[in-house]
Amino acid sequence: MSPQDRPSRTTEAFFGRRRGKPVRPQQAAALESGLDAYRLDLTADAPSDLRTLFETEVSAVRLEIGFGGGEHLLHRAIEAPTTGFIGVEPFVNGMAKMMMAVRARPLANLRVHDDDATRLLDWLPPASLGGIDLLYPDPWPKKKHWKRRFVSPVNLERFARVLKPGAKFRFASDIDTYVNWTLLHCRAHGAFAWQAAEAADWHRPYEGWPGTRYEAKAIREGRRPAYLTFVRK
Ligand SMILES: C[S@@+](CC[C@H](N)C(=O)[O-])C[C@H]1O[C@@H](n2cnc3c(N)ncnc32)[C@H](O)[C@@H]1O
Repeated sequence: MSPQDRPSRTTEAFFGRRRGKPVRPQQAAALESGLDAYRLDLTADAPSDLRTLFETEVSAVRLEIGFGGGEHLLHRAIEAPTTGFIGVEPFVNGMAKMMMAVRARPLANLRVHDDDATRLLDWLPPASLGGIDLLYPDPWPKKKHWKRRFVSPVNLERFARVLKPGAKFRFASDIDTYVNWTLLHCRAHGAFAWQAAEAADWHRPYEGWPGTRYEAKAIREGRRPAYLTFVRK
């Protein structure tokens, strides 16, 4: 897709909260220095090879959208030091938590974006990512709000543009209507093949899965997570 064909920013809005509790002074300091070190500059053109964004040599680049407090992102970045990770989280308190963690344990294979993920997706070069994780996106359970969900035809087109052929899009949710919604939208889009050999695959966590904060809450409240994996054709 050429830049002029990309979905227009004027047609969409960010619906989530940006702030919760006040950020404590120590977190504010970590946020400021962390964003200086890890934040991507979207005012400059994206490099044609995303691997050059990282301080260390990486063989592939993966994206996590809406990382919350960063527990999963941190786990994956530590587990795979030769993979570059871009994490996106517009919620200030979540980003502050992540920046506290990387202050204690710096990561040369991490970069972040603290705004709407659609901006980052439109900045990335085509076929540049080795994977996208969308883990427990805001569920918008009421039918009148379904159109606010991150999975949509326009965002799947963004995913299809930036994923390399064979790369995975992983989607986890505890909200049945969102799981069905995602299956239907991916099927309708046509660029994604759902990878589930048998019904049980749907409820089997991903390899090395550390869980997420939101997932723990969902399980405590009696909801059953689903883990979908789609492959970019
Ligand atoms: C329900 S929380 C889940 C957080 C985390 N993935 C977890 O499982 O604990 C959804 C997160 O997505 C973020 N989010 C919502 N809309 C977003 C957008 N357009 N771009 C990036 N992140 C977004 C929210 O700020 C929130 O932190």
